[in-house]
Amino acid sequence: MHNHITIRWAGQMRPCLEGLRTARLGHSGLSTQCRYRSWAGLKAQSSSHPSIPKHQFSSVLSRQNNELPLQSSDASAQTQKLPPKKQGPYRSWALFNIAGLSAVIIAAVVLKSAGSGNNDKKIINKTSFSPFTIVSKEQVSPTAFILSIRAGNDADSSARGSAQAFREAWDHGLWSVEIKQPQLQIARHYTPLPSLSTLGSSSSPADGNEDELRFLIRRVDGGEMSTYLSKLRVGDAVWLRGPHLGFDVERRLGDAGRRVVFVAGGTGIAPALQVARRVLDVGGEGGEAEEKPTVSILWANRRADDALGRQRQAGSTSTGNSWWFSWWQRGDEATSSKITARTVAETSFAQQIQDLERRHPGHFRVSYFVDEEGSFIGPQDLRIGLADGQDTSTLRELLPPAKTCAWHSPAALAKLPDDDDASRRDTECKCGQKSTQEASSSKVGANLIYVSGPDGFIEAYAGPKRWYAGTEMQGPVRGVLGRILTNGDRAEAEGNWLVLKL
Ligand SMILES: Cc1cc2nc3c(=O)[nH]c(=O)nc-3n(C[C@H](O)[C@H](O)[C@H](O)COP(=O)(O)OP(=O)(O)OC[C@H]3O[C@@H](n4cnc5c(N)ncnc54)[C@H](O)[C@@H]3O)c2cc1C
Repeated sequence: MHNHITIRWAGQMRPCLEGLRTARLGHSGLSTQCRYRSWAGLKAQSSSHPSIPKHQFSSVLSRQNNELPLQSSDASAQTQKLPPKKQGPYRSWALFNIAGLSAVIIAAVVLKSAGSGNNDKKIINKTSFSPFTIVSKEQVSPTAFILSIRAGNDADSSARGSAQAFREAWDHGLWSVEIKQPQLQIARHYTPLPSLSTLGSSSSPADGNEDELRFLIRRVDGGEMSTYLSKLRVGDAVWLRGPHLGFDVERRLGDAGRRVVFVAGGTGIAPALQVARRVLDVGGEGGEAEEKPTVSILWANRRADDALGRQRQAGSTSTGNSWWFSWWQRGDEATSSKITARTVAETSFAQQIQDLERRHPGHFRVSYFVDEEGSFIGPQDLRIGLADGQDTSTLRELLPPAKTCAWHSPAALAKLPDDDDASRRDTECKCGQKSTQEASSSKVGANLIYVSGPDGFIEAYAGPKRWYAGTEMQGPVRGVLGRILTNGDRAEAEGNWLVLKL
């Protein structure tokens, strides 16, 4: 989950927004060097391509004004050079009016197009950054906070436009946006958390403020962007670009996929909640409860304070407030009274996890692993996670996919250049084409394992992504999961698991 834009500055060059626009950061360690153009360069370009050559323009004028046919009775009429004709007051007045009118029309057209351009830019889009405002900031651990931002007020057309873009992204399921640091001109991806509007209700999310986004962000030591974001206050502006759509969870599960396992490190939990929302709240609507897929999250954090939503052991005397909370609260009174914080157990993020567990019993589970407590996600934990306490023989029910199926074949997935499944919407699933008998009698699909976290975390569990001809591919599955899934004796190896690296 690492990305990087490098902007190089030279002489009096302006920050290169164009480079930022064209750079698709992707979910990778891609480092994009900005292409820039100086204002001087632009000037030189325009003056070297005048629309009407100057010499032609002046000769046309001189012909009109100075060379007139002779107005005489002389039969041998000929042209001769005359002194410039004096213009009467009426003609000057008419010319003056025409010029004035033209100026007004041109100004109106320019203003109108500038106005609509500005409005368009305010609506979130993939090419330019649009302004949003921070509406709340909640510290949830010593290093992590939840930032909520909004596009504008409801009457604002830009807010409605952004809300529409977000609705489509939520409908897709897995997505992110880029946020930029305006001074350094760098941008990083962040994953919106599902809305809190469903807390305590069993209905599917009909998001309250649809132009509002929430992010779980961790301040990384020495991290340019996360440190910048951690210093922002309620009311400050942030600049967003996107949405960038990711893997299509519904399509990859198909009719037959029944399990989603998330191996998440730190803030890598955010996409897990997006997928849980898509699969359980939206996809599960109206279906039989037992037909709903299970979403099992194995969540690793370095510190206990970051294991949000973990239930305290029975008999624990802890109030849920750790040392950092009282320390942070004291500091906060002095700095910003607008940041809201509750106990560790009461953070909105913890409540969101507990709410999912309550609403989807047996279908949503988070298992916590904390480095400082000596618990790490090991091969055995992964096997249990893949089985999710159920009979592993059900995994064998899935049809093996066609080797070339872009949606369900691990071999095809390894060669995919990015995770934007929306861009391959028209690609057909080839699994059903293997044999008409199989196709008519069986459902097709895959069980999904997402691995989401910093680059090192992804490499350890699923192997690195691969670069080929300047493009980053998913690459084959290696690491701990590679070893488990290639062990042909085990049911999980036959369960048609697709490993998706985020
Ligand atoms: C699709 C996508 C979605 C993302 N969603 C989120 C999100 O919802 N919340 C969130 O907080 N981050 C998210 N990230 C990560 C985010 O984009 C940044 O990489 C992160 O905030 C660090 O950026 P930075 O500029 O502060 O650090 P940098 O200046 O880029 O890095 C500073 C140092 O920290 C290391 N580092 C970078 N990221 C991490 C990390 N996560 N853990 C440990 N060390 C790290 C780097 O290797 C480097 O040594 C996402 C990334 C991707 C690709």
